[in-house]
Amino acid sequence: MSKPLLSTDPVYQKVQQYYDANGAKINIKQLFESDPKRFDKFNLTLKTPNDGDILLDYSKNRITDDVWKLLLQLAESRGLAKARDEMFGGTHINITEDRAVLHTALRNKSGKPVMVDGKDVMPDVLAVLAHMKEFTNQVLSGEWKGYTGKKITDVVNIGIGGSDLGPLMVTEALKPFSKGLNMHFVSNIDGTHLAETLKKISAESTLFIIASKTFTTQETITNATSAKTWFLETAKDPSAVAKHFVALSTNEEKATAFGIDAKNMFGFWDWVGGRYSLWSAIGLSISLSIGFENFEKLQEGAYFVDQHFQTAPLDQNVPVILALLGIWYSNFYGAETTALLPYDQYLHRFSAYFQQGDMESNGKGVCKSGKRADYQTGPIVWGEPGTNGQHAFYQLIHQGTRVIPCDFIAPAQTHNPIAGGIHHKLILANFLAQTEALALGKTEEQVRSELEKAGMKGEKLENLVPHKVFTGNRPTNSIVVKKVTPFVLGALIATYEHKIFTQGVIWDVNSFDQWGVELGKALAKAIEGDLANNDKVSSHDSSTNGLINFIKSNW
Ligand SMILES: O=P(O)(O)OC[C@H]1O[C@H](O)[C@H](O)[C@@H](O)[C@@H]1O
Repeated sequence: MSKPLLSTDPVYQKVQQYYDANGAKINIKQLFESDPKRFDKFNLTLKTPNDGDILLDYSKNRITDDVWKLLLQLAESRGLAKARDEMFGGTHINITEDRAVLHTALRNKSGKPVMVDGKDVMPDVLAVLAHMKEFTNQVLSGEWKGYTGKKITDVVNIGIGGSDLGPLMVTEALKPFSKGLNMHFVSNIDGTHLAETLKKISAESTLFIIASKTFTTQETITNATSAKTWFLETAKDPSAVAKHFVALSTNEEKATAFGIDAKNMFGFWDWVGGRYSLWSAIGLSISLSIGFENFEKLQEGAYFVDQHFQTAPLDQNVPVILALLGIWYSNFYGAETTALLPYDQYLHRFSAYFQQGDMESNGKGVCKSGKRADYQTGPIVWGEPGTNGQHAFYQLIHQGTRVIPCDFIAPAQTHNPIAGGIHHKLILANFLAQTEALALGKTEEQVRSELEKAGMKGEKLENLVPHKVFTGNRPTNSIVVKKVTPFVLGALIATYEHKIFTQGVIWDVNSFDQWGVELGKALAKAIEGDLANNDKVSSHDSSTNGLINFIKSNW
């Protein structure tokens, strides 16, 4: 039975009425003034078994008890608990591709079966993990040798989208756990990406990982083919390829056709979405970078949050809380974007990773029912690590005309306490100051008195005052972890995955297909033909013709 449009849901309408009557009046500063214990009410701690607590402070939001009650009711009215159980239970919730969605099975540490279409998938999942472990240990110990007998020193992951962003983000985030291999990632079809990487490596000691769920992605196949050609220019002997190329894919046939030995393939399944695949064989580069044990810890962290998401009441459920806050701002306050701002240099690709995770999942204008959504769905996700962002785009977050809900993520401890820990103290001070400034702002009176104290007066003072006012009331969440470890990172990633899932359920979009990337791919194929010669083109619209013809007259 298809779900009614969100906008027709009586609870949604109640939230709308509440917003219309009160939304403009809700002020974070006043909420803190009227309730000195507000933090106690709107924070939640997850106690990990060995990696410290994870704190979510969501008190600096435009929410009251009434708003919160209504939003929780909305989650219930949209059938969140049932939808969640269907996902974990292997129902084909990806309806347009008729597939189950089971990245959670990849990190299922319960020892219990996970059934898809009547079959327990766990034996296959565990077999691939065992293969990854064996291979990782062989490479890291030096037992796996290149064609001239040298140890592997460099790994090049060739993949794009979900077959690149996750492994890249995680290997960067967990660099302190590196076992010593040099990791490289080639994704862009632009030959520069591969060419620049090839300059840094030697064929004799490099392992190429061809990561592609479908093994048909143009960028990856083109980069992999060029990498193989480059490799064979040195190695000469095609049998050497087996020592230097492995494939991660659901498409064994195509990987074999590419020339990868069956024993050098690591499989996964169509119920693993590309942007949710770092837990699968796609995580091989992660495992090689940080060791299989740490890869398992990453999975355990995600499993920890899977259990939390499945069992915690909605009002105590971190992914649900984050999701509902996002809905509040997107659908009622008209926020168009949301920023992910990690105050940790190692997490510098975190927002890029969740740009795909969120925007490819919930960037849909049509509901599962087939009806067009007459409300906002997935937000634009963006961000850079602190404090770099502060010196670039925070101006707009503080004083611009838009509401930009921000998630700040910070570790209490750093992996690099250099200079007596001063750097870390400063980054933490900046994180804390930003959320405080965004919430509380700076009033006209404060600005005026500051300027007066500095000796300014008259027209000059009056002209300057409005420019120095901070309206405040800008919502933020703060997630503070003890330290970014594999377990903690796994937990953070799963938290955002389930946040995205929850929002998809409320909006009733299929968070697990990505038809929106297809049209451009198909047109690129057609245009590839147009670029095969120097003839003038007139078969497209005049803009596309003009661009093609300009390129042709300049190449
Ligand atoms: O892993 P692959 O099959 O090569 O796919 C790589 C990427 O390409 C596609 O365009 C999809 O939009 C992504 O979801 C996917 O992650």
